[in-house]
Amino acid sequence: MSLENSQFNVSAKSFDAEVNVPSSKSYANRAIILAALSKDAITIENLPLSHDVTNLLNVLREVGLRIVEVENGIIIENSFPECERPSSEKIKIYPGDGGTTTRFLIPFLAMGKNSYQIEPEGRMRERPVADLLEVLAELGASINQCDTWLTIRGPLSFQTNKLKADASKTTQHATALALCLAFQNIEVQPVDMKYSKSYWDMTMSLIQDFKKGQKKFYVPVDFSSMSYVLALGADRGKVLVKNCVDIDTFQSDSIFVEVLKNMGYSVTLSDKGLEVKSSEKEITPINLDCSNCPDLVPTLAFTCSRIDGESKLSNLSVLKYKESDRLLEVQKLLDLYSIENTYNEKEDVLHIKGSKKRIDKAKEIYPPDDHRIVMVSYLFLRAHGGGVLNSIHSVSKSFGNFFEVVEENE
Ligand SMILES: O=C(O)C1=C[C@@H](OP(=O)(O)O)[C@@H](O)[C@H](O)C1
Ligand SMILES: C=C(OP(=O)(O)O)C(=O)O
Repeated sequence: MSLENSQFNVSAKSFDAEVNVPSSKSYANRAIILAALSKDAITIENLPLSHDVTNLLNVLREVGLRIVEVENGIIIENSFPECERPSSEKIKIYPGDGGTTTRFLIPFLAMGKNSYQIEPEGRMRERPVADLLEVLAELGASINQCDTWLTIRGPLSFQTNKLKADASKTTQHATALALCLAFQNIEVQPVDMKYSKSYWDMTMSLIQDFKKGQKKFYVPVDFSSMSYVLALGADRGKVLVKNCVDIDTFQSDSIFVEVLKNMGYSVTLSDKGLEVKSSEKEITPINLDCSNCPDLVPTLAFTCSRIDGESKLSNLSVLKYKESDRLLEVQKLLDLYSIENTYNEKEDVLHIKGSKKRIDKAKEIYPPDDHRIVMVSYLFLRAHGGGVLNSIHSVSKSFGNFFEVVEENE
């Protein structure tokens, strides 16, 4: 199904499906960077249907990595910077709009000697990156802002085996440095890490696996992508996610499983998969600190909007640094469906007064180019009177077959 410039007609039907969801782009991109720096040939299986991942692989091929497709995965055979072909010209790099893709590539390319002109797309051009560039400049990288974003040229040199990275706006700077310097035995310390700590733990765990000599990696199922189908199952019937047989605690968004259970939905995890069903029981509102799971907030807001009572979601200020200002976009959706909501900026808490009532009037939604806002807009349309969804190409960032899965046309 081509998603380019197209719209999707969403109907307000129930959902009773057995599905598979994509694997984790966060895990995949970490494993790919480490594999591209490792002297050993590394196999990575079960890659997700995600543009953030295909963009990263395309850039790595461009800079000399030999990446062979094998059944259910890839082998990265050689390593960077040894594979770099000396060039007197600037080499243009197109990482797309991914935070991990772009931020991981910046220190990665600075490990080499060529000059790279990095040209990300969309909101990635505005998202925070200065703290990462500052560390790299101190390590000797030559960095220049240019019309098309920035150019970077290594190599890096190290006077110390410990580095600090500001993590107040994103953990991806610390992760990018830790991954790229893993084989130099440089310890990276995130400073002021208020959000997304589990992503940092995932980084540390993968680096340890590489250092222990592991040569084959299997990308686990993605709990962020899964949240949309679980929310749909809870609201509109039931769902069995066949490729989820355990909970990956390195993925902060896996907390959604516990949240749904605590709210009163029927949740069963077995070797057949993870099943979530609507419940006749009274469903309880939530009061959740979202600092560790920012990507889950749009789905949580939808789920809270669909039940009677007031929920509170706190520690959301980091949402403005994502592919759109997600707090603003979530509030727009709540307003569109007349769901009472207020954001207390001082306390950084969003109050949502949900209601089981359905609005049976079809609407048209024009979300920004942000996969999570597009997917959650789909949920709102389907829960109410259906309608038309725009910007649907954005789902390719993390969940390429989203529409096939939620429409049960897999
Ligand atoms: O490291 C990662 O894979 C990610 C970290 C989080 O970002 P921040 O660290 O910017 O909060 C998360 O929102 C993003 O989707 C993926
Ligand atoms: C914020 C996200 O990703 P990234 O930061 O890698 O662009 C996301 O997937 O929601």
